[in-house]
Amino acid sequence: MEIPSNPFLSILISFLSALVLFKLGSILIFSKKSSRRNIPPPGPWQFPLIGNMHSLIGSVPHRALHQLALKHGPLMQLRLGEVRVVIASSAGAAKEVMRTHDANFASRPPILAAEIMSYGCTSITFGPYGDYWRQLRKICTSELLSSRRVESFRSLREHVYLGLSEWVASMEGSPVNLTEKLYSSTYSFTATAAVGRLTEERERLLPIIREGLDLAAGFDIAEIYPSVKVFRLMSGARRRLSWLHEKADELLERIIKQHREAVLINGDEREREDLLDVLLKFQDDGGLEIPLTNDNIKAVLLDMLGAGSETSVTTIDWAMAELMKNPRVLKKAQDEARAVFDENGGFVDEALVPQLEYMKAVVKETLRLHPPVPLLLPRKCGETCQINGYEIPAETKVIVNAWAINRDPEYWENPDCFRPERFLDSSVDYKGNNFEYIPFGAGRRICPGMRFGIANVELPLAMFLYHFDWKLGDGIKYEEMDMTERFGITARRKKDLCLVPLIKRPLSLK
Ligand code: HEM
Repeated sequence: MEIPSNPFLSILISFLSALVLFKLGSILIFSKKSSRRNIPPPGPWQFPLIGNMHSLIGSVPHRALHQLALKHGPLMQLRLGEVRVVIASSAGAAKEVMRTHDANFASRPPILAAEIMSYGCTSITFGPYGDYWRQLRKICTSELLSSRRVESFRSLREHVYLGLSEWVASMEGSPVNLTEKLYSSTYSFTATAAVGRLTEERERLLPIIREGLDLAAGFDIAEIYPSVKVFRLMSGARRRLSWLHEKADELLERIIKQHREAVLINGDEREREDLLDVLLKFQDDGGLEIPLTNDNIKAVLLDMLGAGSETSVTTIDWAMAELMKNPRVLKKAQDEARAVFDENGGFVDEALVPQLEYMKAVVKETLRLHPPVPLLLPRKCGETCQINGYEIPAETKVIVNAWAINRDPEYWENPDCFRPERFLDSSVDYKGNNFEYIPFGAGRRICPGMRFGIANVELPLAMFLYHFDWKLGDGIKYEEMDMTERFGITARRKKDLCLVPLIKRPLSLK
């Protein structure tokens, strides 16, 4: 190109070029800045209408999401129907959600089952983050599920699980369906702790709660396409949940009435306070900022009954299955239990359970490989925020894949191996400070029933280890055991655990 000889023209061209370059540069910088600010987390290609629904077919969700995260990264975005979902699958991403931005992710997204079963999301589990939830959570941690309260149920726990062990002993040499029996014993313990003695009402609640939990795990079409109002009317799950809620409400109302009448007849002197007694006292004392209604109390009771049994049974079931699959570990745990309780006259005393260090490591390892709530409970993004440089818009549903995190090879050697020894000399625990191990979640919404649940797992496990040797029924070899998981909010084993007990230490009463 010929350079113009006119100096004015040269200056003009230079000025215009500089202006164009400046403009281009600022457009580039601006667009880079703004795109970084608005960039969503990566994720798989989305089909029109269904989004990524198809990716979840054929496997349990925590495994399917783990496979996707291996391709798309630890913070990944999907669309399920119309709903945007962000999945955190690494300790780092989980820490961002449950510590750095904890308050912003402290609410739960709308869930049909919770809306209907939990009295319009007024339970501890599904209540929106705010003053009402904070009040309930405080009652829960300082009263309902405190260490003192857990300890107050010790003799009840011993009584219930001794009864279970007696039943197992009576079946010596024959295959027993341990899962089913554990379910009824654990429910019986939790229900007695929550609402007192066995009544017809209490027993009729169990199948209702189980079905409610099953329905809560499913994908309801109205939840996936919230803008299509007609789906709400068509939803079969909504009709079924409303029916279940009506039944549960009627039974709980009768249980509350029975409690009020019992206090009138017997005065306030009760042998052991159950959780309903505590809640009724809070209601009567009137010292609360937000008064508790009967519906609030019923929502909390459903929390305790629903969360209390299913999670503990799932843990014991997996622990026993892993022990059967790993005879070396089983023998070591049995030797430890027998050394401790032989010294105690053959009585499995809960006060001695802290001495079972190896068994405690077995429980931790079980919760690592098989967290009963593998995707924790979903969170909702309050205000638009940035995580790892990606934008998470307000209202996004956020899921933390605890199952994937607990098996991350970056933190765990041979992550798929059942090796309780890894916890023996380790300070890693499940209290929400080690984000590579979060079976109880973390942050403001961490499980408040941790102590209650662990006591409920350790005592029956100690009894099973101390009193019995176990064989697999029907000539099954331990290498052939089916360890498939079932679809649901809790990742229970698909098949019930059937084992043959052999008495090694007869049951003795204190
Ligand atoms: C092995 C036993 C248990 C496990 C593994 C477990 C696990 C969990 C998990 C993962 C969460 C969600 C935490 C989050 O969103 O970050 C949770 C919440 C909860 N759990 Fe547990 N849980 C167990 C036992 C119990 C028991 C025995 C109770 C009560 C009797 C209970 C009551 C609750 C409640 C009320 C919440 C909701 C907390 C909130 O949203 O503020 N859990 N649990």
